[in-house]
Amino acid sequence: MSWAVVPAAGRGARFGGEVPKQYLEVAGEPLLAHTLRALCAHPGVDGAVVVLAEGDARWPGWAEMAGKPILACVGGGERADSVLAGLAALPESVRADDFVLVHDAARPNLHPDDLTQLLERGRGDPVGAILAAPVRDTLKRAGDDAGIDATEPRERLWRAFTPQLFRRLQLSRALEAARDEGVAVTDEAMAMERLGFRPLLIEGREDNLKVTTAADLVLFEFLVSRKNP
Ligand SMILES: Nc1ccn([C@@H]2O[C@H](COP(=O)(O)OP(=O)(O)OP(=O)(O)O)[C@@H](O)[C@H]2O)c(=O)n1
Ligand SMILES: C[C@](O)(CO)[C@H](O)COP(=O)(O)O
Repeated sequence: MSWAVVPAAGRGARFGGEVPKQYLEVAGEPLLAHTLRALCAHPGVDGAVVVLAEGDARWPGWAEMAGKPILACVGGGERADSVLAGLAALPESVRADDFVLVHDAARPNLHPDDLTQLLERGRGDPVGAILAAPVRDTLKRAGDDAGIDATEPRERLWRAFTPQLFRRLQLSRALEAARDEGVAVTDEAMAMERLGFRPLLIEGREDNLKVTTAADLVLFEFLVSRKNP
């Protein structure tokens, strides 16, 4: 079993609007509820630490979700700062070498089969693993104008998703090293890669979307409607 750290301290600048996207409602519940339930309903998850923005007045204060304990702490200015805060807020029962999941609050459509694969195969890896999907589109590098500067080779390029699964202390140290060296990491794997580790890529479903813009929310609403016709 593993605990999860759920970074939910973002402001949703790309989405826009007053309400941070993790609190926008779909099917009568905030995105964050969908995300936490997708994690906590899985038998391989012990509970979750939700990382909130300073002064978050919208946090409903859930103490449990799907029968699993929910803790909360305050995050930081960048996603990596929030993940570090969440790792520090895990219960003392989570040992230094225990595997921990990190999963974006903004990814509400995590499928249980993907989580099963990540936990089963990731725990068998000496370093850890992430859910991801191979790039299937042609990639263009944009110039300063709207023109195309180049087509980038896409062989062996993957899009990283979350959850990402790493050992608690090793991940904390990797994130601290990146922070101390002034390197902005956009996911946990990047912090591990910087130290020479090669986390395992596990192909996950393309519908494990990150709600970043309004169009993503419409897609998630459709996906939920298909689950609950
Ligand atoms: N300082 C931050 C920034 C982001 N996140 C979380 O990290 C996840 C992925 O980040 P992103 O999709 O970029 O969310 P926002 O930062 O809110 O979006 P934006 O960049 O458009 O402001 C989200 O669940 C977000 O809440 C966080 O916990 N702490
Ligand atoms: C962690 C992540 O979801 C993996 O793709 C992504 O890096 C988050 O990026 P964001 O700009 O913080 O949403």
